[in-house]
Amino acid sequence: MRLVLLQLKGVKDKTSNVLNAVSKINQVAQKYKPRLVALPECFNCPYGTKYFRQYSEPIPDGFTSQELSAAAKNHGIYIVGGTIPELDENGSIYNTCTIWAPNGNLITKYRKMHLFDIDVKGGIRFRESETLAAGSDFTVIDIEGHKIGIGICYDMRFEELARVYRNEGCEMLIYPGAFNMTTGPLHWELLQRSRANDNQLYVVTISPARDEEAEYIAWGHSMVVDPWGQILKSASHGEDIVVADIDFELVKEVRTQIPTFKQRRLDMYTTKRQ
Ligand SMILES: O=C(O)CCC(=O)C(=O)O
Repeated sequence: MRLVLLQLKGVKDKTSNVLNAVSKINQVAQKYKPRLVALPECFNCPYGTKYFRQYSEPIPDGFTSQELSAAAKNHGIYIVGGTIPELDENGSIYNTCTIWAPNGNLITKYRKMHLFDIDVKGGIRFRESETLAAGSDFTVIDIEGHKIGIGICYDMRFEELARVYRNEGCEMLIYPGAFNMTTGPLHWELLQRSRANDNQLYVVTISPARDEEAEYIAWGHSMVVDPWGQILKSASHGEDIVVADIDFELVKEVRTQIPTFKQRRLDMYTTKRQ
């Protein structure tokens, strides 16, 4: 299965961001003939709590959804539509990933489950919970018999979510994500290789391109990690694309050769304090 990841640079204009994404989808769809194209976290909006409501829109009736649906249909491809601020009917806003089928239908959506609230001294303070609500549903899609679990950025830090997906039979996890200049160098690659190694599956991340002028400077380095925990492909930090051919046989290989999921001592791990 061929994937293309688009590491896009955003601006403070939703229409431009969406049209830029669609134009890049058109280019790579023709050039690389992928089965799936994936976009970054918050690709239609600057990443900042003060922007989320202004840029938010309903799914699937909003402009961004309509454009992604048309692009998926035009090229007969799956699109993992990064994330956008979703306005739901009660007025809450979620950080949401939409997933589009080759016929243009919305397969499903995933709302970020773990909100990014951190305060690293001398580094970064961010509180998504100032304006966003957290989702409470797992999202697994099936592409040609291969199950793929969806998470978003900070979700990557929670091994439990990845474990649930592995137990559901996933062979790949896709996380649109925008780490930053503090946590990117520390944890971006580490977390992906950890989740891939723990759960013996592919981990795919799609970051926005780094923009030194932005209020939130994304780390970049979108990547694909294989089930052995090795980096299969990786982007630089600027605008870039990653093209990766996925061999799902590798998942079976690793799981057979290092059968940790048959060896777990589930009888031993219960702790009194969670
Ligand atoms: O976990 C991190 O360090 C970054 C997370 C993040 O930027 C996000 O969840 O959007």
